Amino acid sequence: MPTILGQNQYGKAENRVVKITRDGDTHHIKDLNVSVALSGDMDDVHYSGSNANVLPTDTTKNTVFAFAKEHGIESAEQFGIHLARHFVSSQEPIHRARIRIEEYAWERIATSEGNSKFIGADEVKHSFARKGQETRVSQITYDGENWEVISGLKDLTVMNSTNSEFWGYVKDKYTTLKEAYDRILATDVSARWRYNWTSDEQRMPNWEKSYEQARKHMLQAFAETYSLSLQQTLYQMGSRIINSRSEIDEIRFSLPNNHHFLVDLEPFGLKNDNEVYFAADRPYGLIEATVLRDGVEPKIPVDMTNL
Ligand SMILES: O=c1[nH]c(=O)c2[nH]c(=O)[nH]c2[nH]1
Repeated sequence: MPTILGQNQYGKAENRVVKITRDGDTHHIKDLNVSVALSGDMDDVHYSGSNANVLPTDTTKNTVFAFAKEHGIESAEQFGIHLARHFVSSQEPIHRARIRIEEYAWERIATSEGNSKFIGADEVKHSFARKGQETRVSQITYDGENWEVISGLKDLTVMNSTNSEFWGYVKDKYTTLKEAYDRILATDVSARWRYNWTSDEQRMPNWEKSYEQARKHMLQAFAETYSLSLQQTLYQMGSRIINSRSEIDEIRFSLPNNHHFLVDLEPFGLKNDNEVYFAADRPYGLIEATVLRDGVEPKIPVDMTNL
C-alpha cells in the first residue's frame, strides 16, 4: 500500500528555564516551561533519513537557554516571539515555528516583624513562594474519647535565589559534586503537624488561625535562614513553628531538593553570571525529618508526608 507523510512537526518540549535577574539585592524570577515545535521541508528526513534540513532538537533547547541570556525574559509572549522569529528566519527549511510556554508565577515571602528592620523591607528580596499550587491537608482520628488532629500542606513550592551554600561534605571516589557557595535553594514543602489538643472541646484550637500562622512562620523561617544545607533549613522551619505555636508539638517534613543547574553558555560565547538555570525535575535529593517539642513522643508516621 502506498503511503504518504501527513502533518509533522518536531522540536524539544518542556525546556525548564529559570532566569534570575539580580537588581542589586532585589532578585526577580522568570520561570518558564518552553516547548518548541518546528515544521517545514521535512519530507526527506521522514522518507529517506536525510538530516540535511534538520536543525537538531538539542539545538532548539540550547537556543531557549541562550536567548534567556541574550534577550532576557521580559514576558513569555515576547520571549516566544523572539524564538519563533529566530527559527523561521534563520533556517530556510523551517517555515513554521510554534512555541508553547507555561509560566509559573512566584510571589515574594513576607518578612517576620523582628526581621524586617534587619532586612530593611517587609519582603525578603530573594525568597519566593510559587503561586496557587499548594493543598492544605488534615487527618482527624477519634476513638470515642480522644482526638488526634494532624494538619499540614503539600506542594508549596518555595525558592531562595541566594543565601544558600553546600560544601564541606564527605567526598569518596564517586563524588563529583562541586562545592557551592551561592546556589539556588528550592523545594516543594510537604509538612504535617500534630496538635496537642486531645479532648477538652471547650479548648479546641482555632484551626483556621493556627494553619495560617504555622504556614507563615514556616515560610518566614525558610526565607530568613542563611542555609548551609536543606537539612538545616528544614530544622529551622520546624523549630520556628514549635516555638511560636503552643498548640503544635510535632512537625514532620518531606522536602525534595529541586536542583537548579547553571547552564553552560560558553559554547555560544555567552557568560552565565548566575542568571540562567536548568530546573531539573528528577532525580532530586529528598530530605525528611521530624522536629519535636522537647519531651514529646513522636506520633506522626514516617511515611505520612509522602501521601
Ligand atoms: O542541602 C543539601 N543537602 C544534601 O544532603 C545534599 N546532597 C547533595 O548532593 N546536595 C545537597 N544539598
